[in-house]
Amino acid sequence: MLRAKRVAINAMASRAVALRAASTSTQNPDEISKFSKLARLWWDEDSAAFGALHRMNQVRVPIVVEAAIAAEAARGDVPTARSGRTIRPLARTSVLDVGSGGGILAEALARVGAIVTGLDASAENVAAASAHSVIDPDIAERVFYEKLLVEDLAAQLAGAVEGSVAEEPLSGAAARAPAGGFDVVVSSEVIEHVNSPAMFVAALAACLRPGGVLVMTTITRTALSYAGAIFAAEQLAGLVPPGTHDFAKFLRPDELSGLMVDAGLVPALPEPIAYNPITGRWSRGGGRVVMQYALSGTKPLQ
Ligand SMILES: C[S@@+](CC[C@H](N)C(=O)[O-])C[C@H]1O[C@@H](n2cnc3c(N)ncnc32)[C@H](O)[C@@H]1O
Ligand SMILES: [Mg+2]
Repeated sequence: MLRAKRVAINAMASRAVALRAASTSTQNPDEISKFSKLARLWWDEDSAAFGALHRMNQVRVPIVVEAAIAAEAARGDVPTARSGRTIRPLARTSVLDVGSGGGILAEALARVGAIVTGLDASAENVAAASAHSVIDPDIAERVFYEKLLVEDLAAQLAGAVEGSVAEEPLSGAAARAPAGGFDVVVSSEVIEHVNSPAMFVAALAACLRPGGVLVMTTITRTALSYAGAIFAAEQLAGLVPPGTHDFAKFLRPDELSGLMVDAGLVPALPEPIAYNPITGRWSRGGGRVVMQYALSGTKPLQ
């Protein structure tokens, strides 16, 4: 069973492992310490640091649910028992949330039924997320967090790559990974904070099952996203703390699509998402990506 799991994930993981050899890790220590210092604010829905992320669940939960159901339907993998799927559309769906922070998205996905494994590079964030997850017994059993980099999870799942790792029992997130990989991998508002986005996307893809879907959200790199995400949000309105974002690290949708293709995924079209700081509402669509977007990519069945 363990061996079967490792072999199934092997091919994509070996690509992530190869990229890992070229660059040390996806972790940018300055970024991690920035988020660690804010860890006590994760569940303050009115905080400048995380208020907009809380409200972002308005659009990203439906985006993830729709992508997960579309991938499931494309696999011809429609569960026989649909009972409860109306209020729990992600029931029986395994989700890996990479860069899960305080668990704002992870908890919302667990609330609609998903079994969520959250990874974050910051121990403080993992502690904040774990502490909060036990408050609501409805979700407590369906969320689990670990301080772990996604490339390290991919390597653990691949285990047998080059025969270097013995058959020791898997633990933590690796033990929770279903044989063959997760149904859904999400990483929301994280890639703009990592080192080596190519390695990051390859490792995310390596943790997916064949026919599974990766859903990401991030900020594009345009004059308008500079004006909105950095000048207005950081300097003018104080919506997020100054220094939250580094414009040069933003990826345009075509660039992120390219990284997904390189990682062996089939990307969908980007979906624009937008935040209105006056109403506190997020919206989807609108044709053109101006500031932020969601992008999903499916792992081929073969
Ligand atoms: C803007 S927060 C987003 C948190 C969460 N995804 C959400 O939307 O509520 C970015 C998170 O990514 C984490 N992070 C940054 N770089 C990372 C990396 N290379 N690997 C894992 N987590 C990382 C940070 O510690 C932080 O918790
Ligand atoms: Mg960000």
